[in-house]
Amino acid sequence: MSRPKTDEGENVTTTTNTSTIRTATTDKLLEVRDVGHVYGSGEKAYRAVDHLSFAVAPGEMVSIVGPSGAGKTTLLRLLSGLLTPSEGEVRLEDKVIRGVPRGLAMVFQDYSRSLLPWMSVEKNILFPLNNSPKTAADRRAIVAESIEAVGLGGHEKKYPWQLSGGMQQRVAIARALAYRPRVMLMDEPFASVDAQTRSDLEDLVLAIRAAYGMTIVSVTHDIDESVYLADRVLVLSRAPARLVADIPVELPAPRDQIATKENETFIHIRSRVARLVRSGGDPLSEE
Ligand SMILES: Nc1ncnc2c1ncn2[C@@H]1O[C@H](COP(=O)(O)OP(=O)(O)OP(=O)(O)O)[C@@H](O)[C@H]1O
Repeated sequence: MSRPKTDEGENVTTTTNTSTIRTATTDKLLEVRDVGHVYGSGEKAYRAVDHLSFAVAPGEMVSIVGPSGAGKTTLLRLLSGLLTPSEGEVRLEDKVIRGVPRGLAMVFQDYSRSLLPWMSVEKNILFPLNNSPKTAADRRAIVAESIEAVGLGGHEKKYPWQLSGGMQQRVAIARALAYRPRVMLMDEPFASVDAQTRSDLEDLVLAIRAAYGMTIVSVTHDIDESVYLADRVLVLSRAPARLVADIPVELPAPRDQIATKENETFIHIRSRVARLVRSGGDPLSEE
């Protein structure tokens, strides 16, 4: 759901009554301000992230790519509040994140460890909701809706070990969705499933995003996926991670696994991202 921009560089949102609301391009739901991170101290100090700044607007889908070991997971941990940056700050809705804030949900690569094996599909989704929404009936309704949204209707009473890997990752996505997060963070979410399931899950994320207007930040090693899913691809350098490119992806919606990947713009962006990642983020690779 990238917003069209005016010549003046403003984002434009059109409301249902045809009036137009103009918001500045500084429409920041999540903001990374000059963030650096160093693991350890003294001689063992290791700088994983360096002077990183970017923002994510409401409803945007942003992919983050970079060479292996660049610091992508570190960045996601900083965004989620699991790690406190050594320098700079991360803001969600203009509030500095200290610890894991309400309003963020994470989907991890390893679904087998993120689901509770002794709980059914519906209980896995219900459990983290605690008392929000307030009534049990509302919580049950939101769980049922989320299960339908990920295409798992009829599997509510099953246990994770009775489901395929792709279905388990659908449960993890439903759990994040039920929470109605302000931002969904995904760390290599489809790296552990086969190619066909991966494509299906990518399309599921696009469908959910279209239906719920979700803001999503996804870290991936898969360059095709980074471009296919996103409104913007952020490319990180070799460690310590710096931002080397912020590439808008202007491709028609809805995206399609075959037609989108045949599109010349897609091919061009994918090649550009691949060159940057292979070179470790050397801008000269673009020449
Ligand atoms: N807890 C830690 N203590 C010390 N160093 C760490 C820690 N976690 C990560 N690192 C180091 O920080 C660097 C970045 O790691 P990170 O896992 O963020 O990279 P990544 O881009 O996600 O890697 P990959 O592409 O392999 O998934 C690596 O050199 C890693 O060894």
